[in-house]
Amino acid sequence: MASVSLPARTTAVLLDIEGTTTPITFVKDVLFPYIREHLEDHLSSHWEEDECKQDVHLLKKQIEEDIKQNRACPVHTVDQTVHTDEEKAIREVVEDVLWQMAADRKSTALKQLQGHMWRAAYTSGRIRGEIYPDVVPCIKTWREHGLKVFIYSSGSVEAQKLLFGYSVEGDLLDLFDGHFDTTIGAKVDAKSYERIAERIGCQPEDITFLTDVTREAKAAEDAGMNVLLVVRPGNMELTEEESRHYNLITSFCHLQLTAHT
Ligand SMILES: CSCCC(=O)C(=O)COP(=O)(O)O
Ligand SMILES: [Mg+2]
Repeated sequence: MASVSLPARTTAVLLDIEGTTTPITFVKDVLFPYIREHLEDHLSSHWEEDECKQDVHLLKKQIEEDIKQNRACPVHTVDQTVHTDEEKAIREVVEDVLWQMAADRKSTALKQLQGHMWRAAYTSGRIRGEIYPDVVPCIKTWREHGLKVFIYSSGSVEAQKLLFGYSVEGDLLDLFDGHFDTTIGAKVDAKSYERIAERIGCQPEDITFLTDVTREAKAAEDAGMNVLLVVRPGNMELTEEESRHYNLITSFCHLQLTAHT
């Protein structure tokens, strides 16, 4: 795959995580199973704490919104092993979260709870954030050339900071100038990219966005950003039209900084 030149106008690089900096398998085979395995215990042991109450409140608001918008919702089953109101409430939250995860929903409510649950896994050393080997050296080079580097992921800002703060390559948080999650808007909505540019303090045209998902690429492009599609093992196959339309890279090293001396 040929190298791609970074436009002279680019002053900031915006990076997706899953499928871009990090293998999809890390998210699907390590992070998500951790949530499924520990969800009920987490809710039972933190149920009375403010953070958990806020997470549950957000999830309930999300269900109300889904019902209002006629979106599909989980059907709660009658569980004979459940005795108290608290147990019943916890069971309903568990069913909702598992249902959202099975549908790979990117709701802020789900992502906030996941971020809070992963905290214990990362800080105890049970999980370490996986990063493709080209990511760190390339970001260091970009920064030496004066570029700013930001993250935009559906994972909550807290989850992003855990992944890079407790990564297989150590604490990488100094590599980034800022983090964005779905609290700024969905990744498939062009308005989110306009808001990010505003927050960074530049025009969308000054930003190059790297992602593996074409719907995100289109939204960023509609907002005016320069976009590169990242092709990594296990990422979603691109159609011929998508492969023709977008600049593709299989490694961050394929990004040439010829105009950034
Ligand atoms: C930030 S770690 C968790 C990854 C995650 O939950 C997710 O949905 C990944 O989304 P991305 O926007 O990084 O593809
Ligand atoms: Mg992605």
